[in-house]
Amino acid sequence: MVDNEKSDVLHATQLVIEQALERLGYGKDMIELLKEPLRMLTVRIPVRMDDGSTMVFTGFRSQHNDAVGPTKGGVRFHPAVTEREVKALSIWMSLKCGIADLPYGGGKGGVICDPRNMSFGELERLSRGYVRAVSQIVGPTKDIPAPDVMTNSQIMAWMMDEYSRIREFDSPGFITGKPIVLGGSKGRETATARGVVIMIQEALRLRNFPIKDARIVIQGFGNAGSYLAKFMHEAGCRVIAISDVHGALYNKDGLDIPYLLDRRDSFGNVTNLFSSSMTNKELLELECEVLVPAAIENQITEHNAHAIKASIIVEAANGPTTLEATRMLTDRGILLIPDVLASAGGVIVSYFEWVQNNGGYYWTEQEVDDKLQLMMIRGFQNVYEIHRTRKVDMRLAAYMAGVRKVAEAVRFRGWV
Ligand SMILES: NC(=O)C1=CN([C@@H]2O[C@H](COP(=O)(O)OP(=O)(O)OC[C@H]3O[C@@H](n4cnc5c(N)ncnc54)[C@H](O)[C@@H]3O)[C@@H](O)[C@H]2O)C=CC1
Ligand SMILES: O=C(O)CCC(=O)C(=O)O
Repeated sequence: MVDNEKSDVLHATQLVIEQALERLGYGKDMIELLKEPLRMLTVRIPVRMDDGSTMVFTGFRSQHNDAVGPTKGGVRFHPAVTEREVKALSIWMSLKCGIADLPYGGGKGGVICDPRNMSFGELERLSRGYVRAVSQIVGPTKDIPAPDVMTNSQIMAWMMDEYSRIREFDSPGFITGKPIVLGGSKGRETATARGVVIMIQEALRLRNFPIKDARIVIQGFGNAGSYLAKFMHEAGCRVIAISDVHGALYNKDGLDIPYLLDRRDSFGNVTNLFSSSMTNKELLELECEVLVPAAIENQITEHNAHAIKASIIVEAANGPTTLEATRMLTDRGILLIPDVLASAGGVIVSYFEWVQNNGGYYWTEQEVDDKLQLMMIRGFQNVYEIHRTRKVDMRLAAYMAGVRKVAEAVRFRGWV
């Protein structure tokens, strides 16, 4: 296998989907159906830029499988988005929804762009253009978008507004992660990080390690990473290192997280304000109890897995660890809580938002957090039990837990 094939997230996902379905007793027909999305729409989005020129952006919406229910998943704005990545991300959404037992299949979207170099007006026109381009295949009962890398509640608001214009009625349940005044759910902004905190607590409990003594290292200081740093700091842990795309900050006694949160920008950049104390590569190799990759894919690979010193890795990011690295870490006894379980908090509270939009009745933040806690712990116990009884690594266990519901729904519908 060549190196870029190893880091091809779709290829890696397909390998584990195949293993999971085989272990569950399904045959080639089911594997053939579930290893690719049912639908993949590629769109071209012309956007009038502030200087009067027009730029044409490429976007995607992938719908992995809708046997269980409407598809669900975020939209990513990033220069490195690819069709294969979006396909893999949509498969991972099916697995997350399966593990959390949500009535959804997986979907995901992406646009190749760099919001850091775009004005507010250009971003609004791109967000609206994306919705116009995919409007035929999305909707509150078809496919429900949400935020992901470099998209946020403002972008969700523009997208909802555009969709409401196209469909000529107010459609709050078309998208989640909205501002609260537009029907957003309390607790959605912090949900991914809250879910990760619950996974860290469960993992430390398994390892009999007191949470207050834990040293935490977090790669990425955006929505997932920064709230996680805040919550772990508030829980009394030492967050000894954080990073963003520019570099990493380290202090063995614990960083001043409230100060860093105050200085970060809306894209999760903060280290550029300081002389970075280390690189992202060095951060991953720090001695600590819990390492949380919360940025992008393929950060822990066969090239650095041997150097990881954390005893627990909790994947807040989608796809941060390659399959070979998963094997190496598992062999070394490192407890890995895989992305499709660890980062499910976001979609769980998105589901709560959709339920609240459909019912027109809104919950308190405490209600949201309590329900999230129950679902995350149930997911963890289910995956851990499969890992223990079937003697498979945590990633394969999570895939088995996640794909089972989709496969059963496909069977009942008679598709395979
Ligand atoms: N926002 C959400 O609700 C959810 C996010 N996730 C996943 O969590 C990860 C992070 O997402 P968000 O926090 O929403 O994104 P974000 O756009 O808010 O923040 C991303 C952070 O990662 C940093 N980063 C980017 N490239 C990097 C690199 N090469 N090295 C180190 N840091 C880098 C950025 O500087 C920023 O601090 C992604 O994998 C995303 O798919 C998963 C579930 C839900
Ligand atoms: O909130 C959602 O619906 C999806 C979140 C997401 O894109 C993810 O978990 O990767």
